[in-house]
Amino acid sequence: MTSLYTVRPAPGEGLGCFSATLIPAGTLILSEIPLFNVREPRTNAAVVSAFSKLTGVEQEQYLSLYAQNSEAEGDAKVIDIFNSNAWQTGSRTSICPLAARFNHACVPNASFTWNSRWCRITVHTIVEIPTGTQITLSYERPYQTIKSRHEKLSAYGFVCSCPACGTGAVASDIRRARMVVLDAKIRFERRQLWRSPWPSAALELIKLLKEEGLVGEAMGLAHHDAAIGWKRHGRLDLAVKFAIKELELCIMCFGLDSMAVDSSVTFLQELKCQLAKEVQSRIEKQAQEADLISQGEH
Ligand SMILES: C[S@@+](CC[C@H](N)C(=O)[O-])C[C@H]1O[C@@H](n2cnc3c(N)ncnc32)[C@H](O)[C@@H]1O
Repeated sequence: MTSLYTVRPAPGEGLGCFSATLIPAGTLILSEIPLFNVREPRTNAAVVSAFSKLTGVEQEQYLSLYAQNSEAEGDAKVIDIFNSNAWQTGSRTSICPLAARFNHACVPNASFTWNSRWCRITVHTIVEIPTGTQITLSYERPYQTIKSRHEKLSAYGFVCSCPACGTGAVASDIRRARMVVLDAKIRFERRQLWRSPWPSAALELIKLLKEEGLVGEAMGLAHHDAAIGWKRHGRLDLAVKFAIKELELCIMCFGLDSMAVDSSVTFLQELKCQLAKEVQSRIEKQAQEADLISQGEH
């Protein structure tokens, strides 16, 4: 699996992961069991204690990971490495030495997830990646402005210079600020019980995500929200269409054998079932009306 990419220096970013071949979208490029994890909210003492229980070889592997302060030693170094490399894995935060080599981009070309069924992290590509391209993950939620993202990323000790932060920053920031508003609007509308108008916020969000090149998990969620919106609007046919796209995106980001895909399949099946019932009742109603008309004619 690791032959799909190699780890080598990435200018100005330390080490990074680069594709060794053309990798199609939706390819599983890494599946890794964490070296260790700590429960959240974590303490430095818990990190140091978990580290002390590793074998000598594991400790060496851990200590070879990137540290922001290259002069740090002892417990300070252990904590620095943890803060620079750990990933959220369900209710815990884990160190996965292979996954720890992926650098950040605000428009990533791969997706990281915790597969609770396998008890492993997985990384899937979310676009086709040409040979020799750096494979990146997003360390941050997408619905944030540059200012907010940079504040969060400063904890890792770098300033992001990806296209969304550099050359395309102005247009990107306008889109992301609008995404924040739309996301809040969608969450608010979800709590309303009355029949809603068409899901304009979710549809606009999908359009902006496309323009921004964010084709991973966020795009899947936006399609889920659009499907819910169409259902509440009484258009089950369109709800099914958006739920099918949500499922495709889930498979691409999380892999077939994942809880997220199971939930997405169940959601789609429920919608299809409701649509079938609705169509059936329309057919029956039409047949009754036709009966009445023909009775009137005789
Ligand atoms: C999880 S490690 C990633 C692998 C790391 N580059 C290495 O050499 O092992 C996180 C660190 O990588 C660097 N990094 C990640 N993404 C970056 C980016 N977009 N620009 C500059 N540095 C980045 C930062 O130093 C960050 O603290």
